[in-house]
Amino acid sequence: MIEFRTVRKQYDDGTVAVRELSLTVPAGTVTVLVGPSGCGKTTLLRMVNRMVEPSSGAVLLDGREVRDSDPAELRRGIGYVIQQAGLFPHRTVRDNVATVPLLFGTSRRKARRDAEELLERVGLSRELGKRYPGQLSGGQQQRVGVARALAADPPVLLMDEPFSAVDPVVRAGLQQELLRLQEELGKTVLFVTHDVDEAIRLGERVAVLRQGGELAQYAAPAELLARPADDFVASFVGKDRGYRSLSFVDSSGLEPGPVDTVHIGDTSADVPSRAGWVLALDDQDRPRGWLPPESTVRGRLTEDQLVAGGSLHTLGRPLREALDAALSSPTGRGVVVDADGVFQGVITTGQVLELIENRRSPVLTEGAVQCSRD
Ligand SMILES: Nc1ncnc2c1ncn2[C@@H]1O[C@H](COP(=O)(O)OP(=O)(O)OP(=O)(O)O)[C@@H](O)[C@H]1O
Repeated sequence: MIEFRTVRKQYDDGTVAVRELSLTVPAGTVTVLVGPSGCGKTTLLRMVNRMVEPSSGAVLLDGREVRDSDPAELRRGIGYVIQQAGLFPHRTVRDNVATVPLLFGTSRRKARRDAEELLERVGLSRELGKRYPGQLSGGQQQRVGVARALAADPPVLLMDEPFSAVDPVVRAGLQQELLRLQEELGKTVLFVTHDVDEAIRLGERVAVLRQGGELAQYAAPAELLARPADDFVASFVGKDRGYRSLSFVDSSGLEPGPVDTVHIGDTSADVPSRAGWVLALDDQDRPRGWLPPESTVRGRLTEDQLVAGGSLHTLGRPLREALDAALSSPTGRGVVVDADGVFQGVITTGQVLELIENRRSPVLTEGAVQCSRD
């Protein structure tokens, strides 16, 4: 557990970066610090590993004041990941990952072997270990940065805008990877971002900071969306928070209905005679696309005769995904699959909206009220 007790940081030039701020970061969770540029996020984060000393107040790690620890010793238990990974350009990827273990006397052989295992853990192949950082993509470098921070198996991980230098698609992959890793490792993660979507996606709890280093609100993401503490938080979390709050409500109760289907490889004789959209499945009943109304199959049905489908909704996943599946489908009907990707049925936007109405979850209700006021 990390505790900030009325910490303040005033830099030598008089800038107050953090103002009497108290916050408790529970052990084994991902906690996110979010806020506009210059609101003191990095300053706060660096107080944990003593890269910044508070002007007053105290920072405690597992009940012990960090100022009583030797900085080098303290940092052995704290992984640190920064934007653009901060890798050593003239060391191989494998040696970058092995930096800290080597520093603390692990044999070269073991450190390299462990490094290769870690590379796999963060979704990279062992082979990449022989390259230099400049020979990797931005997203791969970020993964190496995470692997390096994990190399000493620290219980605490500080991450400062680690994914902000990569494009949105790579970024989403890295976020997903972090959540998967965290499920496996259960570290205490303190994560800094200025992107509220990232904060909401990753944080079990989110601390919103405002200019001048004040804590505006500290809450679980769903709570933040439903009950922003004030106008600053409301505008910072965004106008579409009612819609975003659908990310926190699962789709149980949504009953997929039937639709006509064909299989790849079928002939026109197999296509249902009614004129309408027909869903094409592969030999394992996984959706491949839609056959438009009144189209005739040329020879055997192949994928190039299909219209691409929208996003898929996996049973039990959030309502936001269900709504997106319905909205993005060329047929107006969202395709529902099970965890193995096997087709279960289709849903309409109307069905999803009806479920939202019926649920009347406090999050959704308040989110909706707030949105209409906006
Ligand atoms: N070494 C320093 N000396 C003086 N002022 C500093 C120093 N480091 C940071 N600051 C100032 O402290 C304030 C908070 O900076 P900090 O980097 O903690 O903010 P941040 O929220 O992480 O910003 P960003 O999102 O832009 O990285 C800013 O006004 C910044 O200019």
